[in-house]
Amino acid sequence: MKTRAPAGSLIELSRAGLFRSGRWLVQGVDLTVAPGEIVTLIGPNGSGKSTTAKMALGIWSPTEGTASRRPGLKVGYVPQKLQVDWTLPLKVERLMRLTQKLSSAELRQALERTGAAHLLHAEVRNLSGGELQRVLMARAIARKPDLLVLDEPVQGVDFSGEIEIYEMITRLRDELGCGILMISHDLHMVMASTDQVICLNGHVCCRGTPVAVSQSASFRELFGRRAGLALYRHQHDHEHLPDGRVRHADGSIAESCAGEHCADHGHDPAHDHHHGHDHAHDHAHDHAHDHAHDQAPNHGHDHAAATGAERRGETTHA
Ligand SMILES: Nc1ncnc2c1ncn2[C@@H]1O[C@H](COP(=O)(O)OP(=O)(O)OP(=O)(O)O)[C@@H](O)[C@H]1O
Repeated sequence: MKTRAPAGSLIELSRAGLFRSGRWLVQGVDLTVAPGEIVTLIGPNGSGKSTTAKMALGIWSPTEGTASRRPGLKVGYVPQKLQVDWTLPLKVERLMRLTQKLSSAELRQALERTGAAHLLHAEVRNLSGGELQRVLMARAIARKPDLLVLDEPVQGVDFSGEIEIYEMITRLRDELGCGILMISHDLHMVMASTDQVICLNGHVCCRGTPVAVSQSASFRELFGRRAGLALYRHQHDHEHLPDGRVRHADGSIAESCAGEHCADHGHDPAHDHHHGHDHAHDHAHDHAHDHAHDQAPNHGHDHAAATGAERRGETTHA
């Protein structure tokens, strides 16, 4: 397995797959994260997002394909869950320093960057979902990582808090110049500034580049704070069965994803997708449906947001 990422990128997976307990957890994943780039992994439960991130970070070695990282890569990680027993006294200041040495200036600056400076002396067990995310984010960025890995960054955060956290992620990327690998189990909205969205379903189902709508003055004027978000919606044309086989929309069963239904191919606008699930659940519709339609009034296929990538023909499906 090679360990050195190609020039310019922080991490790279090439046709990476992991075989565990008698089956492939994920296969054929190509992924790179460059400095200043935000890559988001989406997909249903068990689709291989965490497995992919673990291969990218070197926690697990791919069974097939390769994983590589830039030598000396500094990674900041925000875990999916942090459970603090309510009987355990733990102040934010101490949590920040649990696994890293920080000067007072580093500590303060990190909390300021995530809007959590006022929580320095707060008890972790008393924090709200949004406050905890900000503190965990501050902890991850305190040593100025080259790569920030965020696992479900808006879990336990309400809708307006979600928008603030997505905006904060973009800002941190801009200020620190780090690459960001973000994981979401059911991401119905993706920041317009996300450079690449990779949808997993045991393999790379499709990938796209949502346009940086926030750069468009007229769009911002029209949609205000919502301009920072784009709806990324599509459906899968097949389902992975617990025994590793694949059931297609027409009911046919295949041994693996290698067939024509699943083959990794470039996006063809004329390609007819008959998909079976939809990342845009009710929440997305409640809050972003109008936006998606206004944003892409004449958009005819499954991705609701009219992304620059799509206009450039960069979105690919598999
Ligand atoms: N160490 C392991 N050994 C065997 N199977 C595993 C192991 N870790 C994960 N799996 C299985 O691999 C599949 C992919 O898991 P993974 O955690 O990557 O999915 P995910 O997309 O991150 O899911 P979620 O959205 O639920 O967090 C799941 O079916 C899971 O049960």
